[in-house]
Amino acid sequence: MIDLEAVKAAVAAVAGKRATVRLEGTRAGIIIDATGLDPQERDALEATVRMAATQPGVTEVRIAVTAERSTRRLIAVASGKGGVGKSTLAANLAIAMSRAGRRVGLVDADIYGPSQPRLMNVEGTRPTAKDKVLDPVPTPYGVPLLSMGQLVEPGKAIAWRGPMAAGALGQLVEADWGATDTLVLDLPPGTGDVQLTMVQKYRPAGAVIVSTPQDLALIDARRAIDLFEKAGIPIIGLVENMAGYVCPHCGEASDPFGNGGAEAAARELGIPFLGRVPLKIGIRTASDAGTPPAADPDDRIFMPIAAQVVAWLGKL
Ligand SMILES: Nc1ncnc2c1ncn2[C@@H]1O[C@H](COP(=O)(O)OP(=O)(O)OP(=O)(O)O)[C@@H](O)[C@H]1O
Repeated sequence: MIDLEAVKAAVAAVAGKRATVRLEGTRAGIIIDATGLDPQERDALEATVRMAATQPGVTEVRIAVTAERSTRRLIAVASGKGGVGKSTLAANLAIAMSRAGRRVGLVDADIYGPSQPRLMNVEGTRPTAKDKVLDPVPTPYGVPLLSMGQLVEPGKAIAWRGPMAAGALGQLVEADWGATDTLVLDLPPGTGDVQLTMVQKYRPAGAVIVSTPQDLALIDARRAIDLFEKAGIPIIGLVENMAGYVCPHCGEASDPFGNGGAEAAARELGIPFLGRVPLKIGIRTASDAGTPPAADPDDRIFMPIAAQVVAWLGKL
């Protein structure tokens, strides 16, 4: 008598959710999803699955390997100016989308101040490369990362011009992302040539624009929207960051920069409003400590925003 559960457990231990197991008499039939694996990885996985499935009583192991065509989507996170929380949103959006079931990677293309290694708690790490193809760095949050900051000497300023920056970004985007189906791209702030080149060259599926409630930032957000529209990239929606201040002592929310400006602006511009992220000291301290709030199972701020982006992707 073959113990189907034992066969399933042994296969799951080496292949995770990539393999499904059926028994036909004493034969084990296994389907492996090899999406995103290169040929060597696929062969290695097939061999280990075959060994794992060879349990007492199993007379034959039949393996079928399938792979979806890779349709990796790039989501650009952009802002018209610096300091509005674009990197914070990109990190948390990536984590929240991963928690919502996408296989997400994070590309930090912010040449002026790459901050993702710190936010994702992998500061000081450098990616390895195989045949000049970079291997993304794993992070504690299940979202592998590649950052412009990992390509230069620590502490050195990056003074790249457009073509160089776009070339370096190519290395990050065209890295060995394996089974990753979604790449969140943290773009440099602003709407200059560097951004336009990046957008035109790597054609994100859509863009999320981050803005603060101040009028000035919204003017900048309009410029960012314009950049994507010029390049024919759809806008997924606008996120308002630092919206309302939550007092760390009494928990009371107030609106030092006014209320509802971003939502009204989104309506006026005919783009979806994805939600607001409050100005909260806890968000800054968590970011500085490399523990993004979206990784907290109780997160109610970033998950609803991520759910809308995941739903948007699902319709493509
Ligand atoms: N909602 C928030 N509440 C509190 N602090 C925040 C919030 N959003 C961002 N911050 C803090 O504001 C600072 C700037 O945020 P962040 O680096 O994400 O902005 P950015 O737009 O990516 O800036 P840059 O132009 O430097 O790339 C960081 O210290 C961050 O922790």
